[in-house]
Amino acid sequence: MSVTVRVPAKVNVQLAVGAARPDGFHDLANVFLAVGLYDEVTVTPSSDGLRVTCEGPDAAQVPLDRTNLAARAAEALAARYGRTPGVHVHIVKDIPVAGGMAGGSADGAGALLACDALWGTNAPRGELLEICAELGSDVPFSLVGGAALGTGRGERLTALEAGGTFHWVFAMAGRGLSTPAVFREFDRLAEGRDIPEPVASRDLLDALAKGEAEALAATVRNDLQPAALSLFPELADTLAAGRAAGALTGLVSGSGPTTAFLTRDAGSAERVAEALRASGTCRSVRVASGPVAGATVL
Ligand SMILES: C[C@](O)(CO)[C@H](O)COP(=O)(O)OP(=O)(O)OC[C@H]1O[C@@H](n2ccc(N)nc2=O)[C@H](O)[C@@H]1O
Ligand SMILES: Nc1ncnc2c1ncn2[C@@H]1O[C@H](COP(=O)(O)OP(=O)(O)OP(=O)(O)O)[C@@H](O)[C@H]1O
Repeated sequence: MSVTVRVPAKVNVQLAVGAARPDGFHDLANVFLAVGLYDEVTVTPSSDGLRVTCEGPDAAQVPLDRTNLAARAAEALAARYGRTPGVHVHIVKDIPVAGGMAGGSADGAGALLACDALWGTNAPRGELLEICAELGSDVPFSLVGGAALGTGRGERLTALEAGGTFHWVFAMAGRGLSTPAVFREFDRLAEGRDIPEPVASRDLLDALAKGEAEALAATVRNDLQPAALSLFPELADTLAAGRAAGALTGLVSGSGPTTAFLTRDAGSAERVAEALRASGTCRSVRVASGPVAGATVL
């Protein structure tokens, strides 16, 4: 017997970042949108204890030891329910690794939901969300999906209304960026400046609620973008290529280095994707739309 869970990637349509807190994290106003690029996590009972395997184009970059977020999720659920995590976790990875699209977080949320179903623990939703928040700031959103505002370090979620489907193009970069390194660069660039409290933009939330791509494009904002560009200057060429190809806007996704382009409709997304592939400014290109549902048992 085994259980498979499908989990989407995310793009941050607004990422407002406050000053560093005493615990090293940053308070955020993080407007998440789940998009249709998915990892699949399958759990099967195993007599040799906890084991992780991974397949997919980026599989070689995924750690298979206890640092894998899927392994940590299985251990965390087992610990709460006094079980041993005797499970084989297999990840079919389609979300870019270290790309700012919450791929590791998706696998953490997926493994948690899959083990909950496999073991019949039936943990209440609130408890699953608590475990997610312990695993990482983005993990709760991977569980719930859709569109949501994350506050605190991004783990406290309020569901948001999205009045339509948004069509995106994602350009994957030739190397990854480390999330802590990008936050450290944000701090370095912010030195000597007053950092305002992060707040969600009313205009952005309205555009999202109305499903209006042009209005959303006019309001998207990522405060980590200057830090990501500082560590990875070539991303400016990718952003320029996507905008020149007719995207409504382009921005760095989360801590990067994936760049995300919002387009008018599905046809426009295909044209922007083709132009980005031909531009030679990125490793690969994918089209995906959202919002989509969060972690789902198949
Ligand atoms: C950039 C985003 O992806 C936007 O959604 C998230 O804020 C990052 O979420 P994540 O990868 O789940 O991050 P975590 O695993 O919680 O934290 C990794 C590291 O990122 C930094 N970090 C993360 C979240 C946050 N609100 N402030 C931070 O400063 C910290 O250095 C932390 O040690
Ligand atoms: N299941 C996993 N899949 C991918 N990376 C993982 C996983 N578990 C742990 N990691 C580690 O986490 C690092 C970041 O990977 P991940 O793909 O989650 O980055 P990300 O998409 O930039 O994350 P975020 O958008 O949440 O900041 C990897 O370099 C890897 O060492």
